[in-house]
Amino acid sequence: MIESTEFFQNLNEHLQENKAFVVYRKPGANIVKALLQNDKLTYKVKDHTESGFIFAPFNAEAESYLIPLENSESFEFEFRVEGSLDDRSTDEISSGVDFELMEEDQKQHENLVQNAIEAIKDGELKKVVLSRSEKVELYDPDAIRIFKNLLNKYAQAFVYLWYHPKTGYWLGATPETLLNTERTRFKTMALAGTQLFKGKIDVEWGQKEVEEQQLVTDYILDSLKSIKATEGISFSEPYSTKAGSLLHICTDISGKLSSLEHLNELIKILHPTPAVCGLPKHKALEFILKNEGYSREFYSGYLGEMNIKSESKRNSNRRNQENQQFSAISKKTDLFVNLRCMKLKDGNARIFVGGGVTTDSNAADEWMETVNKSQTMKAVLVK
Ligand SMILES: C=C(O[C@@H]1C=C(C(=O)O)C=C[C@H]1O)C(=O)O
Repeated sequence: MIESTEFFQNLNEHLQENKAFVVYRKPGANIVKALLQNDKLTYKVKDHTESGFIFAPFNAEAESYLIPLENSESFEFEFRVEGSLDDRSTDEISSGVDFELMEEDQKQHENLVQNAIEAIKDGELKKVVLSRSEKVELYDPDAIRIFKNLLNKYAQAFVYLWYHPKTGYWLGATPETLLNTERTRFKTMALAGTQLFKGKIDVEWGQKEVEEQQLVTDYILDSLKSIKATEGISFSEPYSTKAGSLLHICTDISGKLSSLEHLNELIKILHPTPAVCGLPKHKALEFILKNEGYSREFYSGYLGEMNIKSESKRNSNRRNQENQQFSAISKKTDLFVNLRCMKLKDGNARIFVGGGVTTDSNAADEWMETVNKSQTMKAVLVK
């Protein structure tokens, strides 16, 4: 374990060499981890048997990047949170906004949503998640400073700073787990439905939000049960969960894989879920690619540790054996959906935001939902 100041100095030197790296902290953890790639090669993921940190785009057909464990140096350090950033200061960001451009964006997004509502009413689709991106000029484009703001502000999110010469800088604070596995046990979640947090977590949800989240749960459960690779699937009651200044509905889902060899199959089933794409999956994807009018790139893709070996001490409880300790090597995977994220480029941040559209959606409300979601990133761009 090293000191955080020492680590950030190392990272600055690494940056000068234009080599890939990732720094991240898992939800609720106080240890920050990092992988700094040793060489300048580009590593891609073939079948999810690789070990390292994966950065995968929304488009499941496109390339996923990897920082391999064996070609990088690992660091861990404790980051002492310096008190929460003040939400009021996001006004400083809004003061630089061109309101005519905003109006254009609003019209465009509301039209997109309206077209989707009509397609849903025509029976083509059940749900589609529609997104947009928003450019914000940075008063200070220092990615490390922004990352420290993320660490300070979002203790319960998966926060990260990723850099690769092929993808550029990405940062985010996502509330959504795609998949976590330890040995053959796995966990995932169905997360959907959004409202502003107004001081209490235990809130009432409207019918639109309850139904749209249930669609995600049902889809994940049905797909997991439909493959031979899984068994013993169970799930929680839906509950409200806080993500920055927002609330969502979440259902925890868990089960067992018949063997770790099925990790690839499981990821392919889960990504993209109807939380970021829609239902039926292929129709929704077609609608998104045809109508969104921009490329999501890595937004609503996934990222995280893949096949990381960890050693755990376990007690053998067999009666006729001595109660001895033995070490067991297991492999862990911790993947998150890349939401509440942005890309830094040429002194600007491009923030990506979206929301689920169903037959009960209202275009103006969907616009406001994306405005509210954009605050998660805007809040860390302040001085
Ligand atoms: C698509 C996003 O979020 C997803 C969509 C949600 C919704 O439609 O209510 C809620 C949480 C996420 O699953 C986003 O943050 O951009």
